[in-house]
Formats: sequence, C-alpha cells, structure tokens
Amino acid sequence: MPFGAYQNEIYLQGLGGQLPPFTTDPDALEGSARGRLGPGPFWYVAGGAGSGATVRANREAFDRRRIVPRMLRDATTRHLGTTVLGTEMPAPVLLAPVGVQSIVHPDGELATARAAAELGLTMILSTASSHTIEDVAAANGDGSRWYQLYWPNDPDVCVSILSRAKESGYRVLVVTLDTWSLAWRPHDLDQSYLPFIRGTGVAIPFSDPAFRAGLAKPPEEDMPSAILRWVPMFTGTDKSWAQLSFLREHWDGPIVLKGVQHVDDARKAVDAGVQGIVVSNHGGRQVDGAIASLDALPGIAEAVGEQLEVLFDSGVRTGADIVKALALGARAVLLGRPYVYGLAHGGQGGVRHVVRSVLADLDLTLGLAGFRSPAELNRDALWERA
Ligand SMILES: Cc1cc2nc3c(=O)[nH]c(=O)nc-3n(C[C@H](O)[C@H](O)[C@H](O)COP(=O)(O)O)c2cc1C
Ligand SMILES: O=C(O)C(=O)c1ccccc1
Repeated sequence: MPFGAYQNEIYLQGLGGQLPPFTTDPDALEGSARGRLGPGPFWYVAGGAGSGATVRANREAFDRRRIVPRMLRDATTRHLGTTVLGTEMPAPVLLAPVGVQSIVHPDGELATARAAAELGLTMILSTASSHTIEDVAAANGDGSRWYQLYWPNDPDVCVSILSRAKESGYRVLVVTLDTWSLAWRPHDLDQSYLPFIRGTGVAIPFSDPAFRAGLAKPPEEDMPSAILRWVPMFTGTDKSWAQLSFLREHWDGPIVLKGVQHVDDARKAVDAGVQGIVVSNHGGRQVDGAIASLDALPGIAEAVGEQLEVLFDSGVRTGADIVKALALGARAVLLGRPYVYGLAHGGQGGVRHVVRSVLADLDLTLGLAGFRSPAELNRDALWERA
C-alpha cells in the first residue's frame, strides 16, 4: 500500500462523517500539542538552546530551498524503500532518539515502539528512555530498532548497556556526540524543569546491573543518590576520537555517530572506521547559533557520502523537507519533534497519525515533482535562494 493512500483514507472517512484524529497540518501540530501539554513538558520538547537562533535557522534553511517539479515523467508509481546499514526501510525515515517520552504520554517509548513496528519504520531508542531497553524491545516485537548511546564514563556500565541492547535485538549503535552536557536552555531553566528527573528518564541506568552494583542502596530506596551518580556518569566529560575504538571493541554491529556538523569531523568519522553519521545539530537544542543542519549537509555528503552512510536530522517537518534533505545527499532522515507531538496527542495512535501524514506527504510530493524514488533525487531537483 503506497503511503500516499493515507490521503484517500482520510477523504473516505470524511464521507462517513469522520475527521482525522487531529490536524494534518505540520505547521499547526506544535500549537495543537501546546494546548494539550503543560508548559514544562511542552517547552522541554519545543524549546531550543539559548535564543533559539538555531531552531529557527534549521527551518530557514529548508525555506531557502525549493523543489523544481518535473512533468510527464510517469511518477504514478513510487518506490520509497531503501536499506541503511543492513536495515530495510519502507521509506527513508527513522524515528529519532528522544529522551524521557513519558513526559508527554505515560506509554512513552512503548507507544513509539508499537507505532514504529506497525509502520515498519526503525525507531532509535534513547539512553535517556523512561522505559527499559528490554521493555521497549518487547513492545517493538519483530519491528526494527537501533540504540542511541549516551556514552557513560564508567566502562563497566557502558559495556553492560551495550550488551543489553545487543541481546534485545537493537541492530545499530547510534552514538550521540553533541550532548555530553545539556546546553543553556532558558525555557527549562526558567521553570526549573530538569527533564530526566521529571519524567523518570533514568529507567535504563536504574535497571542496569553494573550501575546498581556501584550504589550503596538501590535506586528504589535512595533515588537522589542514584541520580547524583548517574548525572556525572553521562555528562561533564567529553570523549576523544581515539576512544571510539572502545565502542568498536564492545559493539559488533554498525556504529553511527550523531551530531556531526563539520566536514573535517565527518572525515574523522571515516578514519575512525564507523559506518555512518547523522548530520544534526540536535534540533537546535545544543549550540545556539550553530549552523543550520541542512546547510551543513551538502558539503559533508559530498566529502564522505561514498565512504559511509550520511543520515540527516533537525528541522524536518514535511514531505518536501525530506525531499530536500535527500536531494542534498542524505540517505535517510530522522524525524524528531513531530512524532513526539503525535505521542502527546494520543500515544501510539497519535504517533501513527503524524508519521503516516509525513510519509503520505513525502510520497505525494516526490511523485508530483516527477520522481519515482529517492535515488533519482540530486541537487538538480532544487532551487536555492541566495
Ligand atoms: C524532547 C527531545 C529529546 C531529545 N532527546 C534526545 C536523546 O535522548 N538522544 C539524542 O541523541 N537526541 C535527542 N534529541 C534530538 C533528536 O534525536 C533529534 O536530533 C532532533 O529532535 C531533530 O530535530 P527536530 O526535532 O527539529 O526534528 C531530542 C530531541 C527532543 C526534541
Ligand atoms: O533534551 C535533549 O535534547 C536530550 O538529548 C536529553 C538528554 C538527557 C535527558 C533527556 C533528554
């Protein structure tokens, strides 16, 4: 069933008097989620670092580029599927790792895992998850899952978490490099809203045998001490390129580095022997004033796209955005905030509606622009404003 068929489904349901569960308008989605969430949870998701300059820059970079549609090329049948690092995907879209999803819905990552499995998409589970590696794997069933590591300083805890992920069927390790500390985030600070305490984003360390072994009392008996041990374990110390060999030793599948923004770092990733990168500025949540992720993409894809898989995120909201990122050299994109807003609207069903909408929009936009598959896209498909 083509993804664009969601359009017909919605129109047909309309004949029976039924409307979509909530908006299909990507621009209205954030405002709609705002009406459902308190200010703490809403700004945790929507907020960015500092003045919000990079959150805005991410959108502006998409706006500056436009698709140039081609006619009479018979794009009535499209094939959106692709394979990334051995993972088959029905469309070049993954669900980005987002921490502490219980903040917006009690089912949190379990709902996301179920929605991803239903749609055949790959989810990337965050280390800051509010559910354990094993529970999310069970919810995802025979779906496709990758694991995102916030790299703990304690090697025993790191190895233990990696082996749990491996045993639970997570196929690819995504190592996030840009968040060894949370950035200056005025919205969270003004509300004294520390996300991973508010939403129990510590399920993974607290359930970890190696982490528990280092505590005087288990977290259930002494939560503050456990948190005080975990926070410095995954923040405060940056790692070096040389240390990546430790992860290669303890993870025998593909490794992807998330948060690459400079072409020289992309080349270092090649030298380090990893299999992929995510060109990302963390949705504008880390370095305020950082380059728009889409502006960083073409140079990086050109330099290293033949040597490793180049994935992309930050600012993707529509099908057209995905077309633009693919045309600039991304193999696939990660969807971030939009699916979290879907989760806020209705758990698994809310994620399903948002993701189906984005995929339908992608399918229709690609076809109407005259392309049958992502592989046909390149820079010729775009016009760019100076
Ligand atoms: C609420 C929230 C929590 C996030 N938590 C994580 C995380 O735990 N690990 C991670 O690698 N990235 C995390 N990210 C970043 C996303 O993976 C992704 O890079 C970003 O959302 C992309 O930007 P977009 O939301 O504009 O699409 C988070 C993003 C948001 C919005
Ligand atoms: O908020 C984030 O962007 C993020 O990456 C994170 C990190 C730790 C806990 C929760 C979210």
